Amino acid sequence: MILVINPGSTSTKLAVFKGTEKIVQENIDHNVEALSRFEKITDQYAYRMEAIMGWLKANHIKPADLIAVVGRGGLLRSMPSGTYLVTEKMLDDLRIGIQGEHASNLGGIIAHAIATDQGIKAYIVDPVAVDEFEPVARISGMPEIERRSLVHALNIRAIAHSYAEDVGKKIDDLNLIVAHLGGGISIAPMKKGKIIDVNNANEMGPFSPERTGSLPVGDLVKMCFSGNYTFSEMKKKMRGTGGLTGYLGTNDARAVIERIEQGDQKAKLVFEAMGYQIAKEIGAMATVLSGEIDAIVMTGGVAYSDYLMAFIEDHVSFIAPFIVKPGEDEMKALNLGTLRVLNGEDRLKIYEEEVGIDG
Ligand SMILES: Nc1ncnc2c1ncn2[C@@H]1O[C@H](COP(=O)(O)OP(=O)(O)OP(=O)(O)O)[C@@H](O)[C@H]1O
Ligand SMILES: CCCC(=O)O
Repeated sequence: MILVINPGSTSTKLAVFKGTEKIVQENIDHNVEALSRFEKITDQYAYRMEAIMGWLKANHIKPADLIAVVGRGGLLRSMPSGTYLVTEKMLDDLRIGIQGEHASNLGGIIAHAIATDQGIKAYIVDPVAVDEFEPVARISGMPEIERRSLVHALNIRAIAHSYAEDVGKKIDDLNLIVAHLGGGISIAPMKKGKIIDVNNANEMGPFSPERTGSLPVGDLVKMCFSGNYTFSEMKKKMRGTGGLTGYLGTNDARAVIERIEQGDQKAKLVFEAMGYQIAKEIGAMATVLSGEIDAIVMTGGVAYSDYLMAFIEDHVSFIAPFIVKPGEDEMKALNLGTLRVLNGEDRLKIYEEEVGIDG
């Protein structure tokens, strides 16, 4: 059995798989007050560990029956995609939050502790720090600022594998544009399995249910220096209350669709504008692949919207076949990434070697 651990900001998702079969999955909600006692994310280690061990016991899962533990990888150094062994240097980087504090930093740390107790191995799969940019993609236009790869890599690669399986190929044989449409939006050109560019959902590309994406830069600079907003207020506007939330007061695409069905013209305009920006970004990423594209694959929660999918398909189907695989299943993706290395289908990666640091 494989134990999958996915720590989020207010909950820890847990699942146990036997091969590809999900035996049990649960989302353990943590008391927000209890979490707020901890200054740093890593200070929550003992608290979350106790909850996880209690959950295993309650579900009659013996740690001794596990063959591997996989955790959601965190904000590590920029790294190639794949499944990684949790190593000492990776643990150091997760503990200090080398690219920032994030609940998922605890995934590898907790997985490693449980695995070590059982004499088995711990893994992480495709963290948001996956960076396979070609050099030209890093140039922003201002020498002080570099374009950075932060990406919904876990779901994007899982969906690419799933599409490849559907057509009897490997992701290394395909050129795809995969669009993850969740709370944030990542549009990724995948060249023979590598994510060679992406918009960076926190800062660029289309607006999303709760983020602004790219903005007219002159007006943004003026707003920042207007004296009306603090740094953290502006950050929140970009990453929490932007996009659909800013215009319509909700980050729930289903609520927006209901409003459109009731004749709300503003909701229609804004929702279609999101589709328009997504289509434009897909068009831009088609040029990254020089037009040699096997399929455009749409995924994430918002891809459940037939209305939006039809709108986008209308704009981009001239580029390549348009495929919709809605939703996401991070727990399944983490398990499959682990199985791929255990079955010898993928090479197990070592963090120190891949990011070029001494072990
Ligand atoms: N059936 C549906 N039709 C339309 N939109 C939907 C549907 N189900 C979920 N969504 C929308 O999907 C969005 C959330 O997607 P998802 O769950 O993939 O993102 P997340 O995990 O919250 O964020 P992220 O992917 O950025 O980490 C919300 O706007 C939600 O309203
Ligand atoms: C930046 C992409 C990852 C995320 O928003 O979780």
